[in-house]
Amino acid sequence: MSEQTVLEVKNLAKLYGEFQLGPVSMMLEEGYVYVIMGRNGSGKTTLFRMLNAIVQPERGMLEWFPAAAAPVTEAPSGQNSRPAAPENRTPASAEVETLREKRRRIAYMPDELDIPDLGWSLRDWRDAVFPFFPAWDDACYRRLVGRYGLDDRKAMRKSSKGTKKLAAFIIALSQSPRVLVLDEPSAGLDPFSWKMMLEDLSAFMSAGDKTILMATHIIEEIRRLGDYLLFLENGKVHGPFEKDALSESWRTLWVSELPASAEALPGAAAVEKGTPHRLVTRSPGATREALEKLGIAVTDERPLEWDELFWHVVRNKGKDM
Ligand SMILES: Nc1ncnc2c1ncn2[C@@H]1O[C@H](COP(=O)(O)OP(=O)(O)OP(=O)(O)O)[C@@H](O)[C@H]1O
Repeated sequence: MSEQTVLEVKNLAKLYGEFQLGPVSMMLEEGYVYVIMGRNGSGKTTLFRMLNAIVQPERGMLEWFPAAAAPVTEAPSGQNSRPAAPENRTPASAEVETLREKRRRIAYMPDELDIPDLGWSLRDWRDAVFPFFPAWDDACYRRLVGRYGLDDRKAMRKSSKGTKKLAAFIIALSQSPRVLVLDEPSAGLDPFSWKMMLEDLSAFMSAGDKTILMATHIIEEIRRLGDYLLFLENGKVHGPFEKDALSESWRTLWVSELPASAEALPGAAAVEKGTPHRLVTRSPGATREALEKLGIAVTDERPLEWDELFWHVVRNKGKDM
């Protein structure tokens, strides 16, 4: 664990009937964007809910900002808890206060927004939320409402999915968090809003002391934002893998002929016959060298697309990465 460790997770597990998430262990460092990829139902939302104290894990521990001053022995308390009255403070309540203080540095944008059916507008939502966040940035709130063209006085109940997502994004960024936890943040957005959201996320990261943990299925978001990738499959987490290193270590090679036992070539992960033949390798140097010895020329070479990489890493269960 370093000074810049933002989140430490050890053996975190949750059981829902037949489905088991975990045990998950991982460490996230400040200043990076961590992208979680996983198929539908692989457990991304469940993991995020545990990280945000909405769902209780069966076992394991998690700790946000573990290097911060006070000792922490339990999962963080809820985001909306009211600060304790000063006269009620005991050593235990001081610890709870530390947990609350840590929670205020994390903004969670869930996949499904559970907006109370109170006829609230975005402005009502803001009014309810900002007193809990001492670092609330109202200039940021107003700027984003204008930038995304929202009417923050309109009742949100009948708003589109995309509009609700934008509203949640504005609330999350206006908290001036150190960490953004985003569950499929751009689902339902139009291409213009999507482009602006990517710009805003890049701007958020530009100071160098912020961190994003996000789940997405969108390859372009992984390509543009991701520093590290985590792959979630059947409740198991593989990674984090440094994105560029991972991309470098896997390659597609095209060859005009295949040796008899192409699957046995060093690094070979998949072989597709065609014109030309296609070889997927997790060790491009070793595969090229072996082909060269056999007198087989590589006619083209390219990185794998992230979705194909995901498939291979999961099949390899994260080994040899
Ligand atoms: N409250 C719950 N009660 C029972 N089972 C649940 C509950 N929440 C999630 N599950 C189950 O846990 C598994 C993982 O669901 P989860 O929503 O975490 O997946 P996901 O990766 O976020 O999926 P998607 O990409 O479709 O959003 C699923 O089998 C789901 O049915």
